[in-house]
Amino acid sequence: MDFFKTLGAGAQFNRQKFRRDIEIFEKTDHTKRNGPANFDTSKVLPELDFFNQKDHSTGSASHPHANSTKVDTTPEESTGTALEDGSNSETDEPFETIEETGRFRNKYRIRIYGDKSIEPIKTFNMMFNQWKFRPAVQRNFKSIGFRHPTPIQMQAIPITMASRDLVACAPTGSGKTVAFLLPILQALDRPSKIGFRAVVVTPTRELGRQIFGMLEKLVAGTKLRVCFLAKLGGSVLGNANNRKKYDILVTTPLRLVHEIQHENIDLSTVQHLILDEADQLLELGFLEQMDTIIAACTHQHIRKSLFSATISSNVEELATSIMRDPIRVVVGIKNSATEDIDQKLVYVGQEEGKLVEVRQMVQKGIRPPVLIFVQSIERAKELFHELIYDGINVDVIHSERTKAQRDSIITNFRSGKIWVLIATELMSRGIDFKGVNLVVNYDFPQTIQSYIHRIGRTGRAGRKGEAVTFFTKDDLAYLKSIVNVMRSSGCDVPDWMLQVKPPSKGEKSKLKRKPVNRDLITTNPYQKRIKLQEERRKAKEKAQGKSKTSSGKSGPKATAVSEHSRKKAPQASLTLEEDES
Ligand SMILES: Nc1ncnc2c1ncn2[C@@H]1O[C@H](COP(=O)(O)OP(=O)(O)OP(=O)(O)O)[C@@H](O)[C@H]1O
Repeated sequence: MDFFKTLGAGAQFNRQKFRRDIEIFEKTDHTKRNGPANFDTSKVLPELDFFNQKDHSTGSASHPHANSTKVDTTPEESTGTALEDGSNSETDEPFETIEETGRFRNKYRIRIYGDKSIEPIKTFNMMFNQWKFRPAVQRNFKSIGFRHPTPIQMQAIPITMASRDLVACAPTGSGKTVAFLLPILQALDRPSKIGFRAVVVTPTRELGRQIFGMLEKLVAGTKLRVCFLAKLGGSVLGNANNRKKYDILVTTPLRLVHEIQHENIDLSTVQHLILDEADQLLELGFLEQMDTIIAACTHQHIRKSLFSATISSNVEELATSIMRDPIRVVVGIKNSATEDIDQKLVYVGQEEGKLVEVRQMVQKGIRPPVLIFVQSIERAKELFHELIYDGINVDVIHSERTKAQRDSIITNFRSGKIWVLIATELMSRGIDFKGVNLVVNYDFPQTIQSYIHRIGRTGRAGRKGEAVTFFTKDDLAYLKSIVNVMRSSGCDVPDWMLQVKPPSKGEKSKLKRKPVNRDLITTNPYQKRIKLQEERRKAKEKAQGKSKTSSGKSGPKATAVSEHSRKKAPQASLTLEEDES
C-alpha cells in the first residue's frame, strides 16, 4: 500500500522534490489500521438541516453519529414534516402538552438547558400574533421573504421575549442575526429619546455593518433610530442631545470602549446587550474591552444574550458569571460544521505545493465565488501577488486595506465582480456571502473554532458548499481536530486520517498562540526569497515594537468577567491587529 499516494489524493506530487516527506510518512506504522470507515454521507442529519431542505423520512440511524447526539429521536420524530422545497408544514396551533413541545424540539434538534417552560414558536405568524409585533416591523420582515423560522429563531426569540438571559449556540448560516434582532425591535416598540436602549457588539466592523444593514431594513417606517459605530476618529454621535435620539447601537468593542472612555456615550439606559460571536468577544484579546462595556451597562433590568456557532464550556462558564440565570439553547451538534458543506483535506507536501494545488484547481475550473483563507496579512498579500497574474478576478481583504476598500471589496465579491477573494481571519466570522461555492483553507486554521467559522462562509441558508483544507507535514499534528469536525458533520473521512494521533492540549494551545511558521508564498528565485524573508522579519519586529508601546488603558471598573476569566479565557484567535481599528 503506497501510503503517500493515499495522502496525496487530490494533489499531484513531485516525488523527487518531496522525497524527505515521503520518507517520513512511509516510516509510519500502519499496521493498526481498522477496516475502511463506513460513512453514509448521502443523508443530511436532521439536526443540521435548519432550513428543512431534506427528506428525513428514512431516519438518521445510518449515520455513524446518529446516536452520539444527546437528543433521543424516534424514527417517527425524525421523519418530520420537512418538505423538499424548503417549506414546512407547521401550523399556528399552540402546543397542547409538554410532551408535544418536547417532540417539536427534538424534531428540530433544539436542546434547551434551564427553564424549559418557554415554548418555541412554530411559525412567524405565531410570533407576530403572540407578541403583537408592530405592523411596520411585520411588513418589513415579510418583505425580506423568510417563510419559516429556523430552529434557533424558533427557540431563541421566545426566550428573549420573555426577558430571559440567553446563551445560544447554533451552526453558521442558520439565521442567528434575525433571532437576536427581532426581539429587540418588539421590546423597544417606540422611540424614547432617552438614549441607547439596545447595543449589539460584534468583533469586526464588517460584521457590524452587515447586522446594521439588516436592522435598517427591519426598522424602516418605525421611527426607531439605529446607529452604526465602528470608525475611530470623529463621532457620528454629536452632542449630548443628539446622542439621545438613537435607540439601537451596533458597534465593535474597541470603538465602543473609546466612546465610553471619552465619555461620549452613556450605556446606563441599555436594556438589551447582545454579543454576537460571543465566544470570540470573551477571549483574551477582547476581554478587557468587554469588561469595560459590561461595567458601563448599569441598567437594573438589562437583559444579555450571547450568540455564536461555537461556544466552549469555558465560555459558557464565563457567560454565566456575567448573566442572570441564563437559559442555554443548542441547535444540532454543538461546535460542529453544517452538513451542507462538503469538506475535504488535501495534503500538499511542502509550502510550495499549495500554490501548485491552487493553480491546478483553477485550471480544472473552479466555480466562483471562492474564498481563500490565509493566516496573516503578509501571506494574503503574497498570495495575491501570485494569483493576480493568473487571469482570474482576484482581490485581497485584510485590516490594512482602507475601510472604503473593504466595503467595496465585499460589495464586489457579493455581486460576482470578484471571483476569488483572499482573506485573513478578519472575514472568518459572521459575514454572510450566500453564494460562496468554495472555501479554501490555504493555511491550516489555528483552532477548531476558526475552521468551523471559516468554512461556514459557504453552505449558508440551506445552500450547498465545498471546503478544501490544505495541510503540510507541519500541520499533521493538528489534523485530527479537523477530522473530528468533519466526522461529526457527516463528512467522509479517509481511513488513514482516522488513525492520526489527536493533538495534545499543549500542542493545541501552542498553535492557538502562534501560527505555524511558513515559507513565503512565492515563485521568485532563491535570492529574492531571502530578501523578502528579511523584509518580513523587520516588519514584524516593527509591528511588535508598536503594539508594545500602544498597549493601552483598560476599562474603568472590573466586572465578573475579569474576576472570573483572567485564567479561564482562551486567547483570541483574531488579534486586535485584525479588529476594526
Ligand atoms: N428564517 C429564515 N429563512 C430563510 N433564510 C433565512 C432565515 N433567517 C435567516 N436567513 C438567511 O440565512 C443567512 C444566514 O443568516 P445569518 O447571517 O443570521 O447566520 P448566522 O447563524 O448568524 O451565521 P454565522 O454563525 O456565520 O454568523 C442569511 O442570508 C439570512 O438572510
